[in-house]
Amino acid sequence: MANNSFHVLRSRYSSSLKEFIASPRTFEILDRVPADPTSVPLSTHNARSLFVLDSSFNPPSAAHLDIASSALEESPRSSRLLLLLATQNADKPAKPASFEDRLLMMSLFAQELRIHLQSSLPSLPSADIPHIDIGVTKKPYFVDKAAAIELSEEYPKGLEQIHLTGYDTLIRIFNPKYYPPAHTLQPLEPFLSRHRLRVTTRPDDEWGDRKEQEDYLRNLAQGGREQEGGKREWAERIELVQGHKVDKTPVSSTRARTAAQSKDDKLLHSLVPAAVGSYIISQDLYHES
Ligand SMILES: Nc1ncnc2c1ncn2[C@@H]1O[C@H](COP(=O)(O)OP(=O)(O)OP(=O)(O)O)[C@@H](O)[C@H]1O
Ligand SMILES: NC(=O)c1ccc[n+]([C@@H]2O[C@H](COP(=O)(O)O)[C@@H](O)[C@H]2O)c1
Repeated sequence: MANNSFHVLRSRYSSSLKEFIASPRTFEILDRVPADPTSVPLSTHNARSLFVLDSSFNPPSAAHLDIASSALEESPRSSRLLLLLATQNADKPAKPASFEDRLLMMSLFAQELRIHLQSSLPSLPSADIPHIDIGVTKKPYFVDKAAAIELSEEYPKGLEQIHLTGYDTLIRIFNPKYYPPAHTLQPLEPFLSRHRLRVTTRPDDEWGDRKEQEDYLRNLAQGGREQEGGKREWAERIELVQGHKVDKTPVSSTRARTAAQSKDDKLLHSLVPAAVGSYIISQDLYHES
């Protein structure tokens, strides 16, 4: 995409973002990839599930691509993907890049993900490559994100959402500190009775080894969280899948920002999809992160 097209898209995202932020809406779809208005809407599509990848996309990383592609590859004909930019984080203050740049990188990410799916699923006709929606939410917690998506009526009523998260996020979803005033896990009930989590293990020393991550889920299944209001049957709605490392080092948006800041283009390109890397370099993002 040329600089001029970036400029046009950025301005479009900027005005729709402003409108969203000023509105009482808590979820909105700002773009679709492909953006073909004649393409089949989901209500007439045979999608059985909506994968949701919620992130700060700061920037979208190779891990995000891995998480999304591995999910879509399992049932490409019956799923759709929503890339959801969280404008408010449960813990972190907003950092560079701007939300407009992040939306632009999400759109590049979506295009690259579709190209990736075309080559990983060569027998899939191009018309069946999953469509990708680019949305925004003001809600920091998963229970509220899922409810906002349902309430928006953008998708058929009752469509099951499968939220794609990393293991570190699973731990935080199950931390009662986020659920005042009672500080129990009970608020998770509407979310986990209707929707699912597909959790990618983080092959990172910080999060323990694979066994430790599996034990966490086993503990929930065996009733280890009942005293806090955590139901054992929720474990059946959580799938753990294994994540990858790049050159034996963990992938994160933080590492990508640091690589961009230190102008280590080779490292940056190993941590983010190619089009995202080129955008970061061409726009000189993360200089001050
Ligand atoms: N390498 C990874 N392995 C597994 N899950 C990941 C990985 N990177 C990100 N995720 C998951 O993707 C989701 C969105 O990621 P997020 O935007 O927090 O990325 P991040 O790399 O952790 O960001 P940052 O480094 O800025 O904190 C989260 O649920 C997170 O757990
Ligand atoms: N209890 C929860 O639902 C909960 C807890 C922590 C983070 N989150 C969200 O998870 C997403 C990823 O968070 P980080 O970017 O901090 O890794 C963000 O949207 C954040 O707001 C949700």
